[in-house]
Amino acid sequence: MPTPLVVSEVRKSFTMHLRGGLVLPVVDNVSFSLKAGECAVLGGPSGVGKSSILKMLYGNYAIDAGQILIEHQGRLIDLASASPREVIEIRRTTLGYVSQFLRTLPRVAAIDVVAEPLIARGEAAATAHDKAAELLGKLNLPEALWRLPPATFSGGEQQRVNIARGFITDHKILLLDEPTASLDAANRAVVVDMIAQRKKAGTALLGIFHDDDVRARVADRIIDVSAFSARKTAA
Ligand SMILES: Nc1ncnc2c1ncn2[C@@H]1O[C@H](COP(=O)(O)OP(=O)(O)OP(=O)(O)O)[C@@H](O)[C@H]1O
Repeated sequence: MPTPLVVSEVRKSFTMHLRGGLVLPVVDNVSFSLKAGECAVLGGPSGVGKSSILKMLYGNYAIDAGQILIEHQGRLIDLASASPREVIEIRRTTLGYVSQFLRTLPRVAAIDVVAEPLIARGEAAATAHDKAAELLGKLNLPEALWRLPPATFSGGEQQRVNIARGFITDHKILLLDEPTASLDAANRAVVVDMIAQRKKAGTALLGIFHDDDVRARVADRIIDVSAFSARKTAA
């Protein structure tokens, strides 16, 4: 079974420059790997570092030590030491991320927000728009909204645009930060189904799900982030 993501002995602390350089250790010795076709879920209490780990794995947060090895086009690349250009390329083709909140751009229609990652991979605009429409339909976003910019959409509508954008490409690794938090039961079930389909297609998924029911339905295993808590050793 291919292992597209290996996290090895990662350490992260935050330095509060406006607080006299106060250092807040968060996680230490984070080590796990992710296999193709599985969905692992980060578990542990609030504030333990789950979102921080996802942000490190996407390259949004720098790390203090360790390696984040990503299989990218047949090569293993350490995201922690990759150049910004390599990080952009890895995100374009290998590593996807559904953040908790959609970042909207003024005047960009929902359907274009969704289609954009596929067009960036070289897909024809018409094909990308067809796929975007299919996903927005599946996620029950009213068609009247597709041509509008999502800035004024409800929380759940924005979240569905974000999910469609994250799922439109066939990235081999997909990070999910509470993708169902603002959704009703019917749309949560759609997302659970979309995750199951991606598992079958061989995607490696890593997510945070606070909803017990969703977590039980998608998780092949739970990675307990408390085991990596830097505070228990720093205290
Ligand atoms: N940018 C930041 N600067 C400083 N501290 C941060 C930053 N991001 C997170 N933290 C701190 O790191 C710790 C872990 O936060 P994180 O959001 O990763 O936890 P979590 O497990 O995802 O929590 P929750 O389940 O409540 O979302 C918290 O104590 C938080 O205050």
